[in-house]
Amino acid sequence: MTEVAQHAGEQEGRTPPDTPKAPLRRLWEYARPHSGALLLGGFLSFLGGAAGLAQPLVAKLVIDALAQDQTLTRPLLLLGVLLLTGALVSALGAYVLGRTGESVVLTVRRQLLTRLLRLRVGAVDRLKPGDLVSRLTSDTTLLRSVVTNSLTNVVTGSLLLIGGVVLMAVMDAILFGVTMAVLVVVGLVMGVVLPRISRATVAGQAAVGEMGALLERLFGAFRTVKASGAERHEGERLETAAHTAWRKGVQVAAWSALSGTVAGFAVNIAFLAVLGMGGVRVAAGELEVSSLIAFLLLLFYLMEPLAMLVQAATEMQSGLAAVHRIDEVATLEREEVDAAPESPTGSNGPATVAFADVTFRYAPDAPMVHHGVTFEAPSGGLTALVGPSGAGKTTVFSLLERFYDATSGAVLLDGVDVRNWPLPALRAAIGYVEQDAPVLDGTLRQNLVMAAPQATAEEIDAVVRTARLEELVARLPDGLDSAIGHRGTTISGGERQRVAIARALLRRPRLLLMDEATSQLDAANETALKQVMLDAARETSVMVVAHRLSTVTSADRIVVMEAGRVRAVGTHAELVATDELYRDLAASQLLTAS
Ligand SMILES: Nc1ncnc2c1ncn2[C@@H]1O[C@H](COP(=O)(O)OP(=O)(O)OP(=O)(O)O)[C@@H](O)[C@H]1O
Repeated sequence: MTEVAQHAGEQEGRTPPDTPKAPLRRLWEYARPHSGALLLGGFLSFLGGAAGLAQPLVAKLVIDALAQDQTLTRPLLLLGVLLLTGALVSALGAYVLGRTGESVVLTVRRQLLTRLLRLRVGAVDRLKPGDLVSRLTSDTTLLRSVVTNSLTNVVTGSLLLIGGVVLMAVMDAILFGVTMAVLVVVGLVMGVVLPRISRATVAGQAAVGEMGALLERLFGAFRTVKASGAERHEGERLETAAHTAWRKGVQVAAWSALSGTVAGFAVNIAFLAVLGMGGVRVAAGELEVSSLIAFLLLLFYLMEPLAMLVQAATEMQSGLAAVHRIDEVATLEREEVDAAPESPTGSNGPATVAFADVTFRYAPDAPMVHHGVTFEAPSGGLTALVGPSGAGKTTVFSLLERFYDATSGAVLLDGVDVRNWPLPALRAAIGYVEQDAPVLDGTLRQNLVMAAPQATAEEIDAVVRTARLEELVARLPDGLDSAIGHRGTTISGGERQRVAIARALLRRPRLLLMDEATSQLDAANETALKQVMLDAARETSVMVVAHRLSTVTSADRIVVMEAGRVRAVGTHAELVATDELYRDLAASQLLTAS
């Protein structure tokens, strides 16, 4: 190990996951950057509501003026101004809150998108993409209604309710006592209902996520599903998930309806009780008629904040369930990509690779895949990795790219432990062509420049020539700007491989990793690919997981792997003479290795 590697301190490239937080606290974290606007919107809504609450008091003035034969102009004018200002202020408040709600959702979506892109490969291995999509779309949409309505409605509803209740207490203690008893009953019912709504929403959203995951599974292998006649079976699984989502949705609807009805019913009871009790007290001369009317009006106006509060509290449960699901993604382990992109060695030439007694398992409870892998690949030339299926060849590449970290031992690039490389610098030094050479939806040009957005036309032409893609470009109707279909379905397997190589080369890698396709390529494609690889090996270091005899015979050195260990290293001629496994693999054209 080099000095740099030995003296390197803390591991780069890994961000410890956020600790999961209580959904309400997390919701507040999302809302906090917008707290000014939320406060303004909430204040305006509150003012609007307060104007409504003041109406019974002004109505009392009107009644008193009538009773005392005084002029009605002032109280009526006051009532009109109150109505108009209340409506205007409420509308403005609703707009400010709605806008802020959208902004909060945008913040959450942006944060989630950045986090998703930075997730560690190991964390994504355990996730279902369809479920992730539903968390980003359906769950964040749920969050919007919570922030736009519930959060502020809970606050304004509570404030108005408290304000109204205080006014009632001031007006008449006995009638206030009757109202409070009814409100306590509402509170108790809500205490029972809300957790049920929360549980049903979590289960319902999980079922929607499951549907997304199943759809992604289905359309990811649509031809296989058709060819296997598996439509019915897949359809049944989707149907089950859809039905679960429906069942949970119905449960939420039932509990919400119950809570709304109880709240309405309770206010009606309070209304009747106050009317009865108040009537008796007016008859006994203990209460003025105007006070009773004002009290009843107050109760009537309190229905709105109470209904608001009940609805907001039930909606809040859905939102908090969504926050919980969003938080599950937000707290997954991420890569740190903000580190300085400079290479720790400052070298620009072809890179060296070394594995020093590397052991590795994909998960703490999974079996060991590498049992002390040790080999070195000097700067430049072609190094082939061969061995039976499952020997751990592709894993060598995953460890070099730092998709995962070695369990023990060290993986070194240019003599520096990959854990001590800033991730952007490490990945900029390496070009990786996966076995299935993924091509993304879009044009050929978009597929090439995704790895190097600043690439010039000359650089693109150069890699097109190196990857022997000129013929394809000439054949496509719009050349480089032709769409090549979802997953590159409109081009051949060999062409996909060469597009992937061209993309990797455009990054000017100091090390090119290539996982050879295991499927048979026609002779022309195979020769073209081999030539591309040899051309690249003249400029940079190339490591290839080889499944073809023609590749290994051209390699400068071959690393033979078996069951997570390096069995032998040498040239084709040396290994044919000394290694039995290699001889067998070579005899079977290495194709049995796939
Ligand atoms: N993401 C993963 N999670 C868990 N186990 C994995 C993962 N990827 C590979 N494995 C396991 O690790 C072992 C080595 O896999 P690897 O892909 O490195 O083998 P390989 O030599 O490249 O095989 P092949 O020639 O078939 O591609 C296999 O047993 C495989 O099942």
